[in-house]
Amino acid sequence: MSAATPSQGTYAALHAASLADREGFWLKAAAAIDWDVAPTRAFDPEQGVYGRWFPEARLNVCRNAVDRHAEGGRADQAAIIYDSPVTGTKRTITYGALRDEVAVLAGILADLGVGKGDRVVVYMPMVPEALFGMLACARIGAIHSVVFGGFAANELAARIEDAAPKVILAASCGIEPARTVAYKPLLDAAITRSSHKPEACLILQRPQAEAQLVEGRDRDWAESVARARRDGREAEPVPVAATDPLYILYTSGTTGRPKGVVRDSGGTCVALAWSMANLYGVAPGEVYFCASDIGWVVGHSYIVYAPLLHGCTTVLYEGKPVGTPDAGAFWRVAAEHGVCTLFTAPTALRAIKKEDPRAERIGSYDLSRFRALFLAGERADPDSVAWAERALERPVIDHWWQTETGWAIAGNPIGIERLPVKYGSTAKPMPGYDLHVLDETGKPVPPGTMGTIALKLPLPPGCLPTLWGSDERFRQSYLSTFPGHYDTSDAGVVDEDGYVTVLGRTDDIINVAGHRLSTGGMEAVLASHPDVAECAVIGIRDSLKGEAPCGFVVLKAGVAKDAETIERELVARVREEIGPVAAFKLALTVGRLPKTRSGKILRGTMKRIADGEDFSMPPTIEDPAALEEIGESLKARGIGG
Ligand SMILES: CCC(=O)SCCNC(=O)CCNC(=O)[C@H](O)C(C)(C)COP(=O)(O)OP(=O)(O)OC[C@H]1O[C@@H](n2cnc3c(N)ncnc32)[C@H](O)[C@@H]1OP(=O)(O)O
Repeated sequence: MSAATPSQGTYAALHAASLADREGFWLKAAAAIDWDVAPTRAFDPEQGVYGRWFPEARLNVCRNAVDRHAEGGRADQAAIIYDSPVTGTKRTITYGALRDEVAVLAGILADLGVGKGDRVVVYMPMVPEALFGMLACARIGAIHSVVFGGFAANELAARIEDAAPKVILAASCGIEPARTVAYKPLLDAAITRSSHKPEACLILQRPQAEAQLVEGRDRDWAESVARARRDGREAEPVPVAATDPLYILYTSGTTGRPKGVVRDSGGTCVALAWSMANLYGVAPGEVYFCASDIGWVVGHSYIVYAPLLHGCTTVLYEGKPVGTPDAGAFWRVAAEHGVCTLFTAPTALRAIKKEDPRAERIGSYDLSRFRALFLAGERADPDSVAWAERALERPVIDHWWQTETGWAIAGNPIGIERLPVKYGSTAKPMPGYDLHVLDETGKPVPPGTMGTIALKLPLPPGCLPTLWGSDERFRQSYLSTFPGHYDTSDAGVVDEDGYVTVLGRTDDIINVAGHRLSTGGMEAVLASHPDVAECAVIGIRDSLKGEAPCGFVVLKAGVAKDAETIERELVARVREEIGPVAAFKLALTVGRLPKTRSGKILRGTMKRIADGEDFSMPPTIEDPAALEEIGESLKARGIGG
C-alpha cells in the first residue's frame, strides 16, 4: 500500500520546486495513489479550460479511499467513528465494514441505472450512510452532488435543476439541537419545483421523523440494502479517467443560479493525500476530526476523502461545538477517540470561547494525543487564536482556501516545517499556488499593499477545472478579470516575509458562521415581496458569526401594512426561500437608500456605518442625509457607532 509520507526539505524549497518543476513535484506526490493506469505526465496545458492534471491516468477514488486499506492491513482499523450527541449514538465502522457497506450501496445504485458520469444528489445529515453514498458514487464512476441540509427547498431545487441527477439519496430528517428538521417535505417540494425529475430516491428513514414515501419513485434505504445483501449484490470499483469528475459542489454565485464547482478524480486524490502528510502533519492510522458538515467543501475534503485516502480514521460528528451538551464537546470527542488533529471554523471556536471563556472544560479531558488545531472557512480573529493557543498549549493554525480550490491556498505546513505564526495571517502559499496580489489594472502591488489575490494559472491539482456544464461561466467568473490568473475575489496583502492575509471579499459574498452567502441572492428574495420597492443587503460585523446579514428595504408608496409586520415577513421569506443557514434575522425599513448620483447603492459605506467604523463621505453621493438616516435606523436597533 502506498501512502503519502511528508516531503523532505524546507517549505521554501518545496514551494519553489512545485512552481519550477511542476511535473516532477506532482508526479512524485502521485506515488501516494494506486492507479489503474499510472500517470506518465502530470499536466497537459492543452486540455480543458486552462489545462488538466494527470491526463492519461486512470484510477478509482473509492478503491483508493477504502478497498486498498481494507485489503492492505487496515481491515480492522476504524475508518469512520460516528459520534452523534444529538441522537445519543456512537458507531465505529472499520475499513473492512466500510468496503462492504459501500460495495452494496454501489450495487443498489447500479441497479437503479446509475453508471459512470451520472449524477446523484445527496441531501443528508451527518450520518455514516451519507459517506457510504458519496463513496458508492465514486465506486461506480458516478458524480455526487451533496446539498447542505440547512438550505431550503428552493436552493435544493436549483441544484437538482442544474445537476440533473438520475437518483437522489436523502434522509427523512436532520437533527438540530432544538428541533428535528424534516428533510423529506423539502425534497418533495424541490423535486416538484425542478423541471428535472430524478428516476428514484433512496430514503434513509430515521426514527426521529419517518417520511412518507412516494410510490414508484422512493425506495426505503434499509430494505434496499437488506435485499441487496440477500442477493449478494455488490459493485466493484470502476476505473475512471483522472480527469473525470468526482463530484459537483454548488457555491453561492454573485448572481442567479449557484455555481457548480467540479472536482476531478486524480488531481483531488493527489492533492488531498499530499496535504494530509505535509500540511496537517498526520500519519496513516491516526484519528482526524474535521468538525464541519459534509455539505461544505471542508467536509468533502477533510471529513471524507483526505482522511480515508490517507488511511486515517475520520470522526463524523453530528453535533455542535456548544449545546450538545456543552462547550467541552469537541474536547470530549478528541479525548474519547484519540484525535490528533481538529479542523474547525473560527466561528465554532468563538462559540466555545463565549461559553467557556476560561477554557475550564479542556482540563476535564485527556488530550495527550492531540497535536494541532486548524481553522478555516472565514477570517480567524487574533483574539480567538491566542485564546485557543493558551487553552490548548498546541499550535493553532489558520489556513485559507475556497470551495473552488478544494484544499488550502495558504497555510502553515507543519508536516514539512512549522513556520512562525503571525496572528491574522494564513501564512504562506501552498505548493502549486503561484499567488499574487494585483491592483485593478492587473499589476502586482508592493508587499504590504492591499489588492485582489489572484493565482497564476495553472491552478494546482485538486482545484476546480471548470464549472458544471459551463466552461464559459467558469472563464467569465474567474479567469476574465486578470488574464492568465484565477481571480479569488478575496482582497488581501502579502507582507515582506511572504505571509498572506485575507481581508475580505471583492464581490457581494458575505461569510456568516463560515458559510458563504450571496447578498444578491437575499436581495432578490426581499425584492420579491409585494410591498418592497427597493432593497440592499450588507454583511455587518457579528461577534459570534463573523458577519450577519442585514437588509434595508424601502417600501412602495401607499403601503398600508405596518413596517414591523413587513420586516417579520421578510425574515420569514428569506428563511423559507434560502434556508435557516442564511441566518437572516434583521430587516430594517428606511425612507430611502443612499446612492451615488449615477444610482449605485453605497453598500460599502453603509457597512462601515453599521460596523461603527470611520468613513469619508463619498464625493459622488446624491444626498449625504440619506447616509445619516441609515446610521439612525441602525442606532435605533443598537447597531453601529
Ligand atoms: C474553506 C472553505 C470553506 O469555507 S468550507 C465552509 C466551512 N464552514 C464550515 O465548516 C461551517 C462552520 N460553521 C458551523 O459549523 C456552524 O455554523 C456552527 C459554528 C457549528 C454553529 O452552528 P449553528 O448554531 O447551527 O448556527 P448556524 O449559523 O450554522 O445555523 C443557522 C441556522 O441554520 C440551522 N442549521 C444549521 N445546520 C443545519 C442543517 N444541517 N440542517 C438544517 N438546519 C441547519 C441552525 O439550526 C440555525 O437555525 P436557527 O436559525 O437557529 O433556527
